[in-house]
Amino acid sequence: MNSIKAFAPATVANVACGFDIFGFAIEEPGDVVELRRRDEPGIVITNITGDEGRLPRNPEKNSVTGVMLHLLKHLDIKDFGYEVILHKNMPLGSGMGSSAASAVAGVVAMNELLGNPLTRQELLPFAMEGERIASGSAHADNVGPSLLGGFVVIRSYHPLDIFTIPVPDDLYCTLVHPDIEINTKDARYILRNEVSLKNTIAQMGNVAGLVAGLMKADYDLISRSMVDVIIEPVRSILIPEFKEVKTAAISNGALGCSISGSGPSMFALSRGRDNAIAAGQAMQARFAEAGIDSALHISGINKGGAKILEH
Ligand SMILES: Nc1ncnc2c1ncn2[C@@H]1O[C@H](COP(=O)(O)OP(=O)(O)O)[C@@H](O)[C@H]1O
Ligand SMILES: N[C@@H](CCOP(=O)(O)O)C(=O)O
Repeated sequence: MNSIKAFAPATVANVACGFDIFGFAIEEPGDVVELRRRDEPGIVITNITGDEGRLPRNPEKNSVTGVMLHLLKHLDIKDFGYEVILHKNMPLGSGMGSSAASAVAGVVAMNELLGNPLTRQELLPFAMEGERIASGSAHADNVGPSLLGGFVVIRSYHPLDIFTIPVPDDLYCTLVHPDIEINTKDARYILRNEVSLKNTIAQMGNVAGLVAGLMKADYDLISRSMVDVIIEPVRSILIPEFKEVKTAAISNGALGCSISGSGPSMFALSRGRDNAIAAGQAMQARFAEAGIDSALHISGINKGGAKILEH
């Protein structure tokens, strides 16, 4: 086998109350990586489509190849060289796990080309290094679900303890990306380091409620638990019309609505596809009233995560 094509989906991280510990993947969009062996040693990025020339071509600085370098070093593989083409199918600084999708597609493609020496779970720390390259923080709430699929919970980072929980089949995600850019690095920098006991108690209740609501398919509990008293109040000031868009989603049938990842995308969860579409159209209309273009994605929860497209 000398060439591989892999796909890794966009993700919604945090899911309201679960900063750095909750995330799920959606079906589309996702990044696609083509990886080929070549005779000369080293990794080269030969082409990137869809980035308008903005992403680093230096393999150490791009999340798609940075993770491959970590994996090759770990496996002590020096015999071959590799060329990489990245099809960037989502905007940068989107809150849709853009850097993570590239990292996951990269690490999954390289592992497949090498005959799958590592399991998906074992690839996770390598994919997390892609997030360190992109934002300076190796969080797992985008790469985890993009790699594994499903609704992911990160119980602990040290040691890494990550698992997926079942979600109701009729749960749909609305993801609206307004035409604005926010870098995760900046959106992390503005967060406070101290959290009050009152807010910690409220957040813990919602985290427990959301996990239980998803596992029991209790839509009212899911709805009551999609509340973030710690991160959303700080970050929402970066998103124009945040309050109005959130209200539009909830008053048009969504169970809840919050920031996707570090923004500017906003997501909502709904019972049934029709409610997800109605919420999305209302969210877009509210952004449009403020003169902001947006893109809408409606999806169930992607249970499979990254996949190989071609050998
Ligand atoms: N393959 C990649 N895809 C997207 N962003 C990348 C990639 N490689 C490096 N980056 C850098 O990561 C940053 C975007 O990532 P991030 O701020 O986490 O946004 P997002 O929320 O869309 O993942 C940009 O500075 C970008 O240059
Ligand atoms: N938990 C992270 C998630 C960042 O997601 P992204 O899609 O904006 O990269 C954070 O909130 O900083």
